[in-house]
Amino acid sequence: TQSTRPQRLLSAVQKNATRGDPRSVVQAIDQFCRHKEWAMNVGDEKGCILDSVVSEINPATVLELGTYCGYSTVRIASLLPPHAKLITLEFNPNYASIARQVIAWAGLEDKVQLVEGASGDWIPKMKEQFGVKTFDLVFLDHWKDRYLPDTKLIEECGLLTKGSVLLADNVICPGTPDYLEYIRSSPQYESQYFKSHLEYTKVEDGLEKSVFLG
Ligand SMILES: CCNc1ncnc2c1ncn2[C@@H]1O[C@H](/C=C/CNC(=O)c2cc(-c3ccc(F)cc3)cc(O)c2O)[C@@H](O)[C@H]1O
Ligand SMILES: [Mg+2]
Repeated sequence: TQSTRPQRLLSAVQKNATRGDPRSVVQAIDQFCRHKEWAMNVGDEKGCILDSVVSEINPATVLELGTYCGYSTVRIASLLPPHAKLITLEFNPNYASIARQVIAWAGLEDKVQLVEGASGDWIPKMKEQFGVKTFDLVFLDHWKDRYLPDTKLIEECGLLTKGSVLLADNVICPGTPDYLEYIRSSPQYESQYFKSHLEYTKVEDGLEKSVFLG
């Protein structure tokens, strides 16, 4: 049977990256996506912005919405302090399976909890199921029309505290107009746009960083 693109991406990691070396996993995926087959990872250019935001926050708890193949999961988890936890939600079982293997190849299983399921179902269960009080960082990279409803759900579930950061991918391309309008006009957030490019292309895209003011 024909392999899928995520399966070919995983094969590229297993072929070209060193087990236990997250940077080599990130590099193998970027090489594959730049020279073989494009895939919707946050990529190397926006990935550097992601890295700088993570390093600045030094988060103890991170929520990622939309694991896909685990590229940004590996980038974030590789920068976390000991005992920090990253919970990543992925509702496509095929993508979840690939992501688990990518995360394992990077040797980051201990820092990552991949939860197979929909954000709308799992966000309300974060406290009871995972003992999470609040998230220091939320990385939004799932369906673009779900950024706003899920942000409101995260607020309603009391999962943000003063200083919590929302970092959203693709606010220009494909675009998340309702989310941008809401977050930039809300007095509860201080937002900043990091201009960049759509992964592996020259098309404009960027990340929106929003600090919850409590
Ligand atoms: C139902 C909402 N809840 C969800 N809960 C858990 N996982 C979810 C959810 N939604 C989607 N997912 C998963 O997140 C991933 C979806 C990501 C959607 N991303 C994009 O569409 C995207 C698309 C592009 C893009 C840009 C330009 C193009 F020409 C073509 C594509 C670039 C990106 O960086 C993107 O992130 C998948 O793995 C999907 O199974
Ligand atoms: Mg994206």
